[in-house]
Amino acid sequence: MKLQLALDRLTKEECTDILKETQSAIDFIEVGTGVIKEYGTSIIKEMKQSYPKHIIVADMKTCDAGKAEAVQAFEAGADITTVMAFAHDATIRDMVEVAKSYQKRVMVDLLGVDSKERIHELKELGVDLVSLHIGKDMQGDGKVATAELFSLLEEVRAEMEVSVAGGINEESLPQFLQHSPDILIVGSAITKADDKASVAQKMKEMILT
Ligand SMILES: O=C(CO)[C@H](O)[C@H](O)COP(=O)(O)O
Repeated sequence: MKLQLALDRLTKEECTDILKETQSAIDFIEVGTGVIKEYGTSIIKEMKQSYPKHIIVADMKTCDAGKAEAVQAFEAGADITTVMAFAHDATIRDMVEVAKSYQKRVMVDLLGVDSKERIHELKELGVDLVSLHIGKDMQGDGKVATAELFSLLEEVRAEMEVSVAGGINEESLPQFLQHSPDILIVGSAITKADDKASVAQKMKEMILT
């Protein structure tokens, strides 16, 4: 299982400082949507130059113009770019094709999806990496029905890699680990912690044991 650190709602300087502290504990670096909106795709390029051995995820959250946005992300050095599951099939198909041509990957963000039918459609479009996502504005009291969340993918689990995101912290982590996701995405629990390095390290150890 891999640990992906989501860099959201942060300045470039904060991203740089946080990565210096946490880089040894994390596998994937997610350049958050807001960070890309603030600084443009040049920040993806800077992250890849600084951390060439890490997988760089550009959280583009594309919903249209898939070909152009996938090219933008991969040309900037992203290893993975994201697209929303509700995007048109053509958008997703184009992004999967572009990713293949760059030998990179597309992660489909399942925010708001509750139909297994859409999951099967994504599989037919060539999608092999999805993200179960409890949105920032949906996190409420932090209590998540993880069994219900993961059940969306029970019929395709053998064919798709699964990541999960949304308010995961040290306390709620064991609940998510029961479902053995391939990638665990953590943002604020690390980026807002006083001792970011030790929280990242602790979470890394928890997912490896
Ligand atoms: O995609 C995201 C927000 O849209 C974040 O990556 C995801 O929510 C993880 O961050 P946090 O742990 O702070 O919720």
